[in-house]
Amino acid sequence: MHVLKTDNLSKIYGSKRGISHEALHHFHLTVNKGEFIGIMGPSGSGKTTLLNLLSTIDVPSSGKIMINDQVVTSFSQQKLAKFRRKEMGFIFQDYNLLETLTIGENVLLPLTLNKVKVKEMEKKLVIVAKQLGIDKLIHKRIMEVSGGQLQRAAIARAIIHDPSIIFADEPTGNLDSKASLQVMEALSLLQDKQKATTVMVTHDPFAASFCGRVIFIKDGRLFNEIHRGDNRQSFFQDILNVQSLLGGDMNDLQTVRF
Ligand SMILES: Nc1ncnc2c1ncn2[C@@H]1O[C@H](COP(=O)(O)OP(=O)(O)OP(=O)(O)O)[C@@H](O)[C@H]1O
Repeated sequence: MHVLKTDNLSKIYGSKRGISHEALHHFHLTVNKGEFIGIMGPSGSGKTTLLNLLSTIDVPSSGKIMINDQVVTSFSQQKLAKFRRKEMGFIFQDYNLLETLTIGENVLLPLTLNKVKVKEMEKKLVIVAKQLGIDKLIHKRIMEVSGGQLQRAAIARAIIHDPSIIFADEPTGNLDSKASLQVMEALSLLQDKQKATTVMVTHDPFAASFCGRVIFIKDGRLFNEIHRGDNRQSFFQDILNVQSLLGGDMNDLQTVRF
């Protein structure tokens, strides 16, 4: 059963000088329930554009997106805002946690916004904090904990309202290798144990090797798609192989873009 499906998705950015740029070209993607899918590709290939469209932050130039069989691309702004709050969880590179709140209050935000009863919120917080290994940190402030702990708090916030789909944008981008490992193990566990559905954009082959499937984009089109077998190490190697086929340095941000 699929959670998300796109049909002929295209995005053309206009420019001030009247030159338009097609960042995404008739893109088709289906994400099944319980899938953990990675999106990779060189800088400027259209990854962020795709993620912004799928998460309804931006609107396509043509084509449609269905989430839970609902055509979200035809929703009003108001309906979309509500849909996002209930059905989506977000994880960002820079965590996006509020400094004025404690870790626990940050994690609870989606439930606060959805007006869930206090008793129920407290119960949920205990469960997800334990699950992400941040149960000792819920009364701490943002400044008092490490990057890896902040990202695990952000994951807790992304899942506390049981969303249909989680979008992660470079979740390991600011983390050292030990913290990256913890964050990726936490995300894989969600998928294994709770059948969470996650779409993750990443430059990091190590992070991508935790996915069940990785799609590679080049110039706004699907370049390749690979599936993981039982062995994460060999999937990591497969990812590196496709990256070398793609050519150039995947992290070579400036030279590709300009
Ligand atoms: N708001 C915008 N207006 C005009 N062009 C844009 C805009 N956003 C992105 N682009 C262009 O669209 C293309 C795809 O950009 P996008 O940010 O989706 O790539 P990306 O794969 O996420 O890159 P990176 O890995 O560097 O984040 C690039 O050529 C970019 O310059």
